[in-house]
Amino acid sequence: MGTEPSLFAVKQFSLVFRQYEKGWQESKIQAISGFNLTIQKGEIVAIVGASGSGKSLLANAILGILPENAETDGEILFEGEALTPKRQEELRGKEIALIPQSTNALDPLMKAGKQVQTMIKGKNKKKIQEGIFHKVGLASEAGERYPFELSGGMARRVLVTTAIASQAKLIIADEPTPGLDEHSRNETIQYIKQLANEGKGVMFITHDIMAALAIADRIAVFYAGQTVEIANTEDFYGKGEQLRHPYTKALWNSLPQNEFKPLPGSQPAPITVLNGCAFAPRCLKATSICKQKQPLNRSLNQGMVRCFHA
Ligand SMILES: Nc1ncnc2c1ncn2[C@@H]1O[C@H](COP(=O)(O)OP(=O)(O)OP(=O)(O)O)[C@@H](O)[C@H]1O
Ligand code: NI
Repeated sequence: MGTEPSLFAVKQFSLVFRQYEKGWQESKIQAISGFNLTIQKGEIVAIVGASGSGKSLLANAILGILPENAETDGEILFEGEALTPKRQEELRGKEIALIPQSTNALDPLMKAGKQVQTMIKGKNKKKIQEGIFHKVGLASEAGERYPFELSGGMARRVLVTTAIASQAKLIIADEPTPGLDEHSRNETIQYIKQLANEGKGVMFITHDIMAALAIADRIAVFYAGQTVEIANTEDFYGKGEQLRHPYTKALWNSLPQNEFKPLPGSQPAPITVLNGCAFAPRCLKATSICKQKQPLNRSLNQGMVRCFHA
């Protein structure tokens, strides 16, 4: 013990888009900055945060499928080795699998069963695929259908089965539950939990905080392209007394089952150049330093926070 590297690690990762306006002026959009995270074997780390905070970009950066005008900095390590573009291509769909945000990712011209079979190595592909379908409650005949013949919930399950079939060690699930009814949602998160129980590392991107709390070991909270907090699942209770960052507390207290208290204002657009803390304009605790300086990541109560006042 101790010497084995983390399954997955991200160190000081940032992502900017360069855009040229009117052919001359170059503008930079800072989509992610100073991001740090590790995921161990068998661990589920949830990424929660507002729409447009950079979660899918992070997923795509790990898979090496970013748009051309994206520039990245920092390190992404898989089993202790840098994920170079060459390695990303080799490992994609094999050691690292994505459950994409949209069911449009299914090939419309290939039957569902066939698509899952392409992820399986070795012999007996059809038999293995049918076994996996059975495991997630998909009838064998669903394998004979084209994606347009599947319901939304079935298509989502097929996406989950592709990740199971891949034998990947790291699964990135980008919002696998929206649009599912309560029953299918619960089942889907249980499959994800099962993947972790089999020893896979999982990055679970979601808007559904209750789903994250149901299965994740740790929760990373994204705000305007930065992690403002990494909390343990047990820290989410009561009025959020144990939570470290004011944004996480506000997110928690805005849930219907808690105080249902909305957080006024909105996240700054990525184009905004920030001097101080990105959350300061909405933060009740903000003081003058928060508007002048960016807080750095620091450890607190077995988690991480980016706030001067935590
Ligand atoms: N190719 C691009 N060029 C410029 N900006 C982009 C590009 N792709 C994404 N962005 C911007 O980067 C930000 C982060 O987008 P991203 O899709 O990662 O958000 P997200 O957190 O996954 O949101 P959601 O929860 O809605 O899925 C957004 O503001 C988006 O407009
Ligand atoms: Ni997204």
